[in-house]
Amino acid sequence: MIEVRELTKRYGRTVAVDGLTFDVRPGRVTGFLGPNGAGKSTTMRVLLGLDRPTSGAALINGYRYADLRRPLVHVGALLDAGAVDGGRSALNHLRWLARTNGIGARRVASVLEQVGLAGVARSRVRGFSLGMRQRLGVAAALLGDPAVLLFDEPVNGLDPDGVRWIRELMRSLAAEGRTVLLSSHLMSEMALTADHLVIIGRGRLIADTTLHDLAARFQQGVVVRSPRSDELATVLDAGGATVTREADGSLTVTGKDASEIGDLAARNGLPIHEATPRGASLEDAYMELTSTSVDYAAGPGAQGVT
Ligand SMILES: Nc1ncnc2c1ncn2[C@@H]1O[C@H](COP(=O)(O)OP(=O)(O)OP(=O)(O)O)[C@@H](O)[C@H]1O
Repeated sequence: MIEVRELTKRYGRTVAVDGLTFDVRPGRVTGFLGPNGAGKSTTMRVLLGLDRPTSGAALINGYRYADLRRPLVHVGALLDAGAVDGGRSALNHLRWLARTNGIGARRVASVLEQVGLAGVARSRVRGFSLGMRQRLGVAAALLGDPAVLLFDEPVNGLDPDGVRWIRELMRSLAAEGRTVLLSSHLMSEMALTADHLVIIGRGRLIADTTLHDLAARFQQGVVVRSPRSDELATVLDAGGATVTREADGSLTVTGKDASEIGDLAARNGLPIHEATPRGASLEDAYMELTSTSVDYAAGPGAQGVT
């Protein structure tokens, strides 16, 4: 469990995090989403004791990081995969981490196996690809078998295999009942991995929601087709939905979702040939929510800006 309470972090005159409050619960992947500069990394750094809050608190299992006696046993993190001393082997790096956290050597072999680096354990990290470094970072995060895991933009720069591996790993860690916080500035990434979203902009909370509720909030009706659309419209209307008849014979229905429409139709013996929720994509929803929080919006001619 992660608790962020009224957290504020200032760097001189820059307010990186501004009165932020949210919880991250176990058993699901929580996406931590926001435009560049929103304050995600700062929040994670405070959670990990790498930065001190100006005010407020960021707690892991009820404790500030600095008060955890063997931190790796409580929380694992992947922040910057490049931060390992390149002259060391993967094995030595993990052994050193284990020793300083009171973790047995057997666990080192087990995490190397888990991340697929057992075969290169004795090679120097200097020669590792970005993907291998990410795997080593994940191994370090998993070393203490912690209940809480933080991943800051873990798929950046990975090839498709690596991306899929990270996604599946995060989902399986959550399925084991762990608390998993994953930061990204890409909604497309979250849509594939997260169950719950904490969205921030300019250091403030914008939304704390399930992916499902966010999609529902931006839904713009259900397109329904039936060979008996007039009767269906009457039934839906009587059931409290708002029905618009379209020129192509379809109905646009708001106020009921696709399954409620299907149930109502079935109860009245009316066939349905199509019921398609029509909504803004999650990406559109995210853009709309954060539109006032983006520091440098891409102009019409800008390309490749994320
Ligand atoms: N050490 C620092 N000194 C000064 N300003 C900082 C420092 N760290 C972060 N900031 C500023 O705080 C704000 C939040 O930055 P942060 O890196 O937390 O955002 P982010 O959401 O992680 O963005 P990104 O996706 O770009 O990493 C930015 O304006 C950034 O320039």
